[in-house]
Amino acid sequence: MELSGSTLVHYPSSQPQEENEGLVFDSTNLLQMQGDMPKEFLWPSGDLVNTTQEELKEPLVDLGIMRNGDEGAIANAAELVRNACLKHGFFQVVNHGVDPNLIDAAYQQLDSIFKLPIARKLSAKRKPGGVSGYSGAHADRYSSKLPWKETFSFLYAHQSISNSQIVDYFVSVLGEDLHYTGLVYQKYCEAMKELSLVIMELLAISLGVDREHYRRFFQDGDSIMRCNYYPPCNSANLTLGTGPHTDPTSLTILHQDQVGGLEVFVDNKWLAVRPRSEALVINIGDTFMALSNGRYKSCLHRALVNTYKERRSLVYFVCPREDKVVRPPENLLCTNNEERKYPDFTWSNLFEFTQKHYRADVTTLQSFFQWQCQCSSNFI
Ligand SMILES: C=C1C[C@]23C[C@H]1CC[C@H]2[C@]1(C)CCC[C@@](C)(C(=O)O)[C@H]1[C@@H]3C(=O)O
Ligand SMILES: O=C(O)CCC(=O)C(=O)O
Ligand SMILES: [Fe+2]
Repeated sequence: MELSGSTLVHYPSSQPQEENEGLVFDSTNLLQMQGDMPKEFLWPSGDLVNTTQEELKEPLVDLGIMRNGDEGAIANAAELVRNACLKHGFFQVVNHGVDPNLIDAAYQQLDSIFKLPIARKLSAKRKPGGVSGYSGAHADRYSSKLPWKETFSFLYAHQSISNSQIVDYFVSVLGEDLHYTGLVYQKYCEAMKELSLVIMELLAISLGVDREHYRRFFQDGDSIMRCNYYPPCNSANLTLGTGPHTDPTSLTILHQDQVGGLEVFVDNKWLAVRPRSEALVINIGDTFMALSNGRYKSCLHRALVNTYKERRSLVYFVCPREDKVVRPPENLLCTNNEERKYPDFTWSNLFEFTQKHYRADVTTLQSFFQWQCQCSSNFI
């Protein structure tokens, strides 16, 4: 069943994209497109509004304190994180421990992926209902408000018995010549996982729950890694690289290049997140908002494109194991005698909702709960 407000267009998955009447977009023909932009890429003016040139005043949190055990400094960092997450759910971390050479290597491999011939990229095309693989403007999924971007996404199991899951994926879908690319992202995802568990500990401290609680919840998770490539666009003011949305996932660890374009909607204004090459942008997703019983905010954000320069971002979406039941820790509720804000759900069900039934946007979680009620009432 598909919900209104977001029409999914499924081209027959058995047919390669070029055999469908569907649109095929990649950075080469997106760039060659002169004159009027295809109507599929036009976004409503309400999504395009550019209220201010202001920047978000998110805290810069030095994560070195989590390694040197200075409990006073940890308490201070937890307070910075708490204030940001109560308001908009964004903060940046420095001294995060991820090798800058690994981040540079990840960008180099991102460029090599998107420079592949379109036929190679389409041979690794995302399959309907899944997240892994290549996507050109999501043109196989949606028929309007197409994002001006190409993406390449893949899963990363935190506790895989194999230490080559990412290498194996790259070689299987793109061939042996992408073996090194797989190695780089294998190392990148391992680093992201370790960092995510440190941040989970800081989030637990900031919420006053057992500091191991979220670490335990996510240690056997199945996260999503996504490479975003945003070509320059002649009509950049009429489209978006990524439309307004909250991340349905738990925690997002994003590195953006120096071009800029990530914006967060706070106090009725779109505020720019300043690119900092030495930092990683962290934001709360819908699932962690539920795990905090709604205290921490999963905030609306978007990515602009521009007329003069490509933009790239490396995005790691932290997710629990799919069958984990999402519910806030007991002591979060009983300390303030709080009512539950959201019903129990599994990440598997929310993930499937975003991949098969609904385009994640500004009301994903509410639409998901409505959908679950409708589904269950259909079976009564
Ligand atoms: C679970 C996910 C769905 C999306 C990738 C991850 C987390 C963010 C989601 C997304 C980026 C939100 C905006 C819409 C979307 C379709 C996109 O522009 O890519 C979303 C991703 C997706 O469904 O592929
Ligand atoms: O590329 C960016 O800066 C943001 C992308 C994003 O929000 C996403 O992929 O969920
Ligand atoms: Fe996002």
